[in-house]
Amino acid sequence: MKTVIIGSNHAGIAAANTLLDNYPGTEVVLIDRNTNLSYLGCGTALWVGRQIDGYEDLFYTNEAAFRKKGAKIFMESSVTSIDFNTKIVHFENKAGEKSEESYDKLILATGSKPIVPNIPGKNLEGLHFLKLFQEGQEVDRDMSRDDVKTVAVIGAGYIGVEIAEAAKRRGKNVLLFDAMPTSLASYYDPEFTHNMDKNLEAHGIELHFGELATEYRGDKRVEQLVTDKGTYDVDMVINAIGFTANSDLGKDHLATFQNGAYLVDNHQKTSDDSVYAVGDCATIYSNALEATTYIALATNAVRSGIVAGHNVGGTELDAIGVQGSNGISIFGYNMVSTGLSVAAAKKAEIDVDYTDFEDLQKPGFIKENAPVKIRIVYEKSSRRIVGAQLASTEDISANIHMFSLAIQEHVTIDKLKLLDIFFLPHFNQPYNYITMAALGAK
Ligand SMILES: Cc1cc2nc3c(=O)[nH]c(=O)nc-3n(C[C@H](O)[C@H](O)[C@H](O)COP(=O)(O)OP(=O)(O)OC[C@H]3O[C@@H](n4cnc5c(N)ncnc54)[C@H](O)[C@@H]3O)c2cc1C
Ligand SMILES: NC(=O)C1=CN([C@@H]2O[C@H](COP(=O)(O)OP(=O)(O)OC[C@H]3O[C@@H](n4cnc5c(N)ncnc54)[C@H](O)[C@@H]3O)[C@@H](O)[C@H]2O)C=CC1
Repeated sequence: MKTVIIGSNHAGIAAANTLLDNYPGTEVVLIDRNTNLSYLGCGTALWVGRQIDGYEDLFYTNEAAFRKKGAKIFMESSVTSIDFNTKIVHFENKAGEKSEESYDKLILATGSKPIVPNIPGKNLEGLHFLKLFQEGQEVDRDMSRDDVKTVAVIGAGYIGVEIAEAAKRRGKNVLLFDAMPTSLASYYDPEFTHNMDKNLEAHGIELHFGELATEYRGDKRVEQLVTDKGTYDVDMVINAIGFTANSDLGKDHLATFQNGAYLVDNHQKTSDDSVYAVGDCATIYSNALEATTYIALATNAVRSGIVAGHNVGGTELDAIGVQGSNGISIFGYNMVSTGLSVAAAKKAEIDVDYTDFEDLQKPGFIKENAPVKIRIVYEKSSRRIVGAQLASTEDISANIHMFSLAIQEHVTIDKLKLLDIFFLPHFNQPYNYITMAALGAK
C-alpha cells in the first residue's frame, strides 16, 4: 500500500513515523514546500528574545532520517493540485519541474496559515508574521537593526504575548494591541488575564487592549500604526491575530468546518474514504464542548498524526478527543489552562459555575514559595468539570494534566472533593488548593 503525505511538519511527521515504524513494507511519500521540517515554533520567542543560544536545536528530525527509514521525501516541492478521482497528487519543485505521485491513501497535513489583517499599507516593509522558521529569522534580523526602536505587536494571544516579551528582552519599546479588553482572552478569564496584563506592564510593555488596527502607514517601510483610538510611531509590526486552516488543496472536494478545516471522524478520515487529514488543517473533537471544533496546537498535530498513521496502516485506533490544554510562561509568570474558561463556556452556551481558590504553593514555613490561583469550571446541570486555569510564579504546569483527564473522563466537581492528593512540604500543602477549590464548589 502506498501513502502520500502532504506536509511534513509535526502532524505529517507523526503520521509518517507511525507508518514507517509500525508497518514495515508500507510505501510512504512525503511532500513539503518548505526547506526544513520539524521546526518547533514554540522556541521562536525564546531564541529571538535570547533566552536560548540559537535556533539550531529547535528541529527534531530531518530529510535524511526519513530516507533512512525507506520513505521518499520531496522538500521545496509544492503540491499544486490533487485529482481525487484518479488518486494522483501533482507537485512542482522550486525549479518549476512538475511531478506526480499516485496514492492508495492520502494524508493531508498542510497545517495552518496566519490570519492576515486586511488593512491599508499591508505591503509595506517591516510588517511580519510569525509562523515559519524563516519568518522568525526575519523578525530576528529586523530586531537587530539599530533603527528599530519601537515594535508594535498586533494580537495578544499566545504568539503575540511571547514575542512581546522577546522584543522587550531585546531592549525595544513594545506596544501590544488586541481587539479584546485583556491579553490571552481566548484561554483565560479576566481574573487571570489581569495578572498577566499587570506582569506585562510591570516589565515595560505598553498595553493597548480593546483597540483595532485600521492602517499601516509609511513610505517604503512602516512608520506608523493607526488604530481606531490613535496613531503610533513604530519601526516594526508583528501580526499575530490567530491561525486558520490551510485547506486550499481539498476544500472543493472534501467536507469542511466553518473555518475551512477538513472535517474528520475519530480515525482522522475525511469525507473521502481514501483521504485523511491531521493537525492544523483538520478539525478536532473537544471533550469539553462535546462537539467538533478547531484548535491549532502542536500537541494535537502529533496525536492526530499517530491516529491517522495507525488507521491507514491497518490498526483501528479511535481518537479520544482533546481539551486544548495549553500553557504560557512570561517573565517568570506561568499560566496553564485546559478545556473552557467561563467566558468560553458562555460563548458556547454551556451553563457553568466555577470555584476559585488562592493560596501559597507550600506551607508558610517554606521560604521559596509563591501564591497560586486556581479556577475550576464545571457544568451546572451535570456537574462535570469542563475547564481549569492555574497561575503562579511557581511551576504549577503539571497540575493541568489531571484536569485534562478529568474533562476527558467526565469527572464531576464532587468527585474531586475527596481525591487523594499527596502532601509533602517541599511540594505542596496538606489543604491542597485543588481540594480547597473543589470543596468550595456550590
Ligand atoms: C510561533 C509559534 C509558537 C507556537 N508554540 C506552540 C506551543 O508552545 N505549543 C503548541 O502546542 N503549539 C504551538 N504552536 C502551534 C504549532 O506550531 C502548530 O499547531 C503546529 O505547527 C501544527 O502542525 P501541522 O504539522 O499540523 O502544521 P504546520 O506546522 O502548519 O505544517 C504544515 C506543513 O505543510 C506544508 N504545506 C502546506 N501546504 C503545502 C503544499 N501545498 N504543498 C506542500 N507542502 C505544503 C508546509 O510547508 C508545512 O511544513 C506554535 C506556533 C507558532 C507559529
Ligand atoms: N504556548 C502555546 O501553546 C502556543 C500556542 N500557539 C498556538 O498557535 C496558534 C496561533 O497563535 P496566535 O496567532 O497567537 O493566536 P491566538 O488565537 O492565541 O491569539 C490571537 C489573538 O489575536 C486577537 N485578535 C484577533 N483579531 C484581531 C484583530 N483584528 N485585531 C487585534 N487583535 C485581534 C485575539 O483576540 C487573540 O487574543 C494558536 O492556536 C495558539 O494556541 C502559539 C504560540 C504558543
